Amino acid sequence: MHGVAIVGGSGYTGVELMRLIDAHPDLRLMAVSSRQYLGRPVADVFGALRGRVELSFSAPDAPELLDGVELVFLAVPHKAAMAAAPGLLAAGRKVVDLSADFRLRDAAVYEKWYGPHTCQDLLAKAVYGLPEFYRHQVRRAQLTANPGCYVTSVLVPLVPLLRAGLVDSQSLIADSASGVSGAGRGAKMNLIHGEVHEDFKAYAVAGHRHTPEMEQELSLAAGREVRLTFTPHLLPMDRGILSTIYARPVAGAGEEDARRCWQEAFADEPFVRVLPAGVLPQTKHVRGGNMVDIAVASDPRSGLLKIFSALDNLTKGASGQAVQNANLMLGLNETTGLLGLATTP
Ligand SMILES: NC(=O)C1=CN([C@@H]2O[C@H](COP(=O)(O)OP(=O)(O)OC[C@H]3O[C@@H](n4cnc5c(N)ncnc54)[C@H](OP(=O)(O)O)[C@@H]3O)[C@@H](O)[C@H]2O)C=CC1
Ligand SMILES: CC(=O)N[C@@H](CCC(=O)OP(=O)(O)O)C(=O)O
Repeated sequence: MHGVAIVGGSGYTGVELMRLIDAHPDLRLMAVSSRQYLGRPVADVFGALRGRVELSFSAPDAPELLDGVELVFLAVPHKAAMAAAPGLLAAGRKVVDLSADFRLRDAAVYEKWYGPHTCQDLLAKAVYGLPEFYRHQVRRAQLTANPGCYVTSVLVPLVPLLRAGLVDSQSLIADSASGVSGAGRGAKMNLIHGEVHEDFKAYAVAGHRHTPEMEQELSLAAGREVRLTFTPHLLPMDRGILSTIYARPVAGAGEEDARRCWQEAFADEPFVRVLPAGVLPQTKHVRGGNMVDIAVASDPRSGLLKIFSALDNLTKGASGQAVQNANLMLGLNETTGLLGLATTP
């Protein structure tokens, strides 16, 4: 058994982590923090965990967050993560950070999108935690930066195509739609039921903070600077992301080449499903599970490839991926505790 702790256990990704750790045979949750529920039993706040999680919420800096703990999940907003990570690392604990604080390799890019970064020395030490592309580095990491939810849905299908030179790297367009849990559990007027119910809209059209993260990783895959047009949308659902990506194939390439490229790249990947021709991803097929489903179709009229991906923002988009990374960092089988979780057949 490996002891783990969660800083930020009262948010959506923190609760999802508790669900996943409860189902995990080799992880034991030693402590979980919340300032707003300090001292209250977890089960009194999150009834689904009654009889499963016997802990009460601790303060974020309480000693029990370290006692018997090998790895700490930071399920807190950016900035709060960079305040906590250095101390945990100095105390010899491994860290999986679900926030954006260690995802961008260039501090100047981080500061442009997020403001000041107070521990820039850690940016070079952090490993980008998308196991499908960085598995070997994650195994050796002390600090893993879990990718953004939208970002995972865009990188999984596009990285292999760019690495293989099958699509133009300068004309990529991604439209993604996310359930409202993507915005966190904190009360926000624009996210109350009456505002989002039976509504569907784009947002952050002038620039979303996930765009530089996507461009960073797509550029590494393409071997040149990639420019991507990304537009997020808010879906009136609680969880799930569907991304529709438009890519211009290089001369002579088509949908079959893209599918073959994925079949080779993902042949041994437990959490990527390449759907057969004519089958498209749906959020309900990945709900609660750690899968990302991808599909491609040619548009003969425009000559573009239409690429689709679906994942659960709280699972493969956040906490499931965090457990996948923790498994690697702790020397466990990567899939432990993460198969068979999807809630809709
Ligand atoms: N929701 C999603 O789909 C995804 C989220 N992420 C990222 O994961 C992280 C957590 O997201 P999410 O669970 O949605 O967020 P929530 O807003 O739902 O929860 C945030 C949590 O952090 C705690 N917290 C807030 N500020 C501090 C602080 N200064 N010190 C200690 N604890 C703090 C809160 O608890 P309390 O105030 O009680 O202490 C709460 O438990 C964020 O960085 C988010 O961007 C990444 C991918 C997807
Ligand atoms: C629907 C919604 O609001 N989604 C969030 C992104 C999800 C997220 O948490 O992104 P990070 O992992 O980078 O923090 C947003 O657009 O800001």
